[in-house]
Amino acid sequence: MSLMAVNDALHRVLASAASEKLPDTETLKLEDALGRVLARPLHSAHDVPPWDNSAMDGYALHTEDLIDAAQTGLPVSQRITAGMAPAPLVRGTCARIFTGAPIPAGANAVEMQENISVDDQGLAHFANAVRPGQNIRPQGQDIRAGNVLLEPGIRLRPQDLGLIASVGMDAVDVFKPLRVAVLSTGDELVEPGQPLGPGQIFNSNRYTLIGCLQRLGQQVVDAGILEDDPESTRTTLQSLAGRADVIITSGGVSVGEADFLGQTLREYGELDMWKLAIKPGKPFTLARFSGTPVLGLPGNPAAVLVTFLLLVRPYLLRRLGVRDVAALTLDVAAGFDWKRVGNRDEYLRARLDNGRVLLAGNQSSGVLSSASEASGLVCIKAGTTVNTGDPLSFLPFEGLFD
Ligand SMILES: Nc1nc2c(c(=O)[nH]1)N[C@H]1C(S)=C(S)[C@@H](COP(=O)(O)OP(=O)(O)OC[C@H]3O[C@@H](n4cnc5c(N)ncnc54)[C@H](O)[C@@H]3O)O[C@H]1N2
Ligand code: MOO
Repeated sequence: MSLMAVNDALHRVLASAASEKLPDTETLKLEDALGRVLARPLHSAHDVPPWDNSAMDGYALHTEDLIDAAQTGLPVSQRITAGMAPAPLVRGTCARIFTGAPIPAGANAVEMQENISVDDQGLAHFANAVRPGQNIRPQGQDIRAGNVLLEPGIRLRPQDLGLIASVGMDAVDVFKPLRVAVLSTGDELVEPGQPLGPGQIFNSNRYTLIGCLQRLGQQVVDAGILEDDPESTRTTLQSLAGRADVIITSGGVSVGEADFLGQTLREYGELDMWKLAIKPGKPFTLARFSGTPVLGLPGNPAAVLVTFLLLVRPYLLRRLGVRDVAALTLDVAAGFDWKRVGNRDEYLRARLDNGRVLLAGNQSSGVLSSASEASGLVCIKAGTTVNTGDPLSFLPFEGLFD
């Protein structure tokens, strides 16, 4: 069986996600909406700023009045602070004004106070010529009433919340998080904190996966450990299918006799794809059980991390209607040689060092310490080798976890 290229797999995963119904929406107060996906377009009911205002602490004037008063100075007729409603400017005078305060009717410029001296008679002398419009932030400079403020399908960042608040809205409609079941398979697994018996290992994948899901703001349905047994595999998947929007499993998707997860999906579910040209992560499986999508990740801890970040993350984001699901990729120069030609795209745990990418420790798919040492992944394409200085794509973890 030939292996599916990673890019083709990603397209398939995204198409599968897009074919699902979007989650229900909920209305959240702005302070609770960080990271959530906007469900509807937002329009502004107001101009921002709502009126012309001063960009500087200084003096508001009509520039024509300065032509005559260049030598004599202008009397200061009022003082306008932010939050006030000013009187119209008396022509032939200027107004003391502060940053953010409304420009009085009749004024057409503000000069900053550093360029002005006020004499004993209270007359303001302007050191420089002032041009019309100077230091005025016009009404609607930021946002025009009626315009689209934000499109749906974006994840709200702090500056987006600020933007929404700036037009006076205190709540937004967002999609509810997905209920994501996390199931670890394998008779050898024991939860941390328990004693380790012969042949047993601690369940680390559960924590990697729950952490990834928490970073994405999804609701975890923790399904614990599933024993290597075909009957339990069927009944567990059946029960999870009824209470999760998607099931993520680790282990049991390779070709071994005890790999019951994959066997069950192939026999009793609908298999969409299996076996990719990716290392680690080859037996990644996309299927459906009792109508619920299942993303079956290979059990090796590094394969879990890599396939989650490259395939599950975009899948979940697309299920939530996020339009831009691509991870941040940096073009960097290799700080290492790689002579082994592989038949799968290899995602190595790596870190940046002075603008070059270096490999982080042991790259076996069973090794997690190198993932902790790493700050991202670097891709070596199937069929290629790398010499120091060659251009490579580096994917920082920060871009992959969010
Ligand atoms: N004959 C073949 N054998 C294997 C192939 C193959 O093509 N032919 N592929 C290998 C590749 S590549 C991978 S990746 C693994 C994936 O196998 P499974 O998905 O079936 O995973 P398991 O066998 O259940 O576990 C693999 C490995 O990971 C450990 N593991 C499992 N779950 C956890 C967990 N929750 N926490 C920590 N560690 C876990 C498990 O003990 C195994 O060591 O198959 C290769 N074999
Ligand atoms: O590719 Mo497996 O994915 O060697 O760990």
